[in-house]
Amino acid sequence: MPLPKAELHLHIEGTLEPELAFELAERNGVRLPYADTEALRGAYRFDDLRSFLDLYYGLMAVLRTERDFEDLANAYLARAAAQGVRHAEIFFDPQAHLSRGVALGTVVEGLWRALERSEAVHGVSTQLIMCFLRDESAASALETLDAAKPYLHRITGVGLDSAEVGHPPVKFREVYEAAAALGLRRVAHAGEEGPPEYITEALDVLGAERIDHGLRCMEDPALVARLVRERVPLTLCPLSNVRLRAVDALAEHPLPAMLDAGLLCTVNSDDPAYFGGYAGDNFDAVRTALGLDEDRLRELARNSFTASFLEHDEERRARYLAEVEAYEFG
Ligand SMILES: Nc1ncnc2[nH]cnc12
Ligand SMILES: [Zn+2]
Repeated sequence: MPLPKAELHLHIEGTLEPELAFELAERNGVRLPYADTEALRGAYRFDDLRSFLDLYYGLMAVLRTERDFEDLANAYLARAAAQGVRHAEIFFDPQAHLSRGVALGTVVEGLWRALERSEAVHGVSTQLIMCFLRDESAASALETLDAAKPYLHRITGVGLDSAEVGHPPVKFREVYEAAAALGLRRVAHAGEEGPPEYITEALDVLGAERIDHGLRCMEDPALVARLVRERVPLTLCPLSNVRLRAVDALAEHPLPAMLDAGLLCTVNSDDPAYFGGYAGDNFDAVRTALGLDEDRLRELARNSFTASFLEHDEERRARYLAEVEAYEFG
């Protein structure tokens, strides 16, 4: 039995495995510019975040109907459950679908068809976090938030993703203020490729409650001290960092130093279909490459539930935390 954990940094579109991509392409009459799944997998060699995003947005062409989004989410939830994920806070990128003529209702209701049965079918509780694409305009983000108003009962919070450098958090001040006024939780990608200042801005200007990645905080000791003091969770994605070359090799990942510094780190998969593994694979990889002991792994699992947005259900959080404490490593 794998270590119980929450997944807090997972782009549902990044769970589109080549086999499902080809199945959906066939179902929807979409022609993919790859001969087969092997050729598609062969294209998964990235120089940086931008080169990944180009492929990631391109492959979304196969996602067209509610059923496609339902199938996508079900496939993810089955894989996540098998790797010990008990709770998942799932990102989606509405603008990447709206721009292709796929309505927000199709995306949200399709995902919801899988999410509403997830506890019964997979034993995984879920939440949805709607992300704004930071390389699109602030006006587009505001329009997206407005379009989401009929679906807010399905959505826990907002996030900020896509190409980071040159798109500082401050660009989205107004939309985050509007999201907060609607009662939405707030997270933001910061310090993946962008500088430590973007992390500070995400906290101070956007009111971010968690920082997605946050890797580059380690360049600024005063920022590290603040993140420790304020217990700001960081949703790290080790295999993603290697594949997108934020770190040279897994053995050089700063996770151990971050834990030693007292940061509230969590381990997540980001875009598992592209980066070589799901949540449990990321745990296994850091255990092997970084020599994390059982106490550290248990700390990471505990942190994932501590950092989750389960305030409305503290009984559930306590139950998950008890599972972590009772877990016996094999
Ligand atoms: N790692 C990542 N960083 C920024 N935006 C993303 N969208 C999907 N994966 C992402
Ligand atoms: Zn991400």
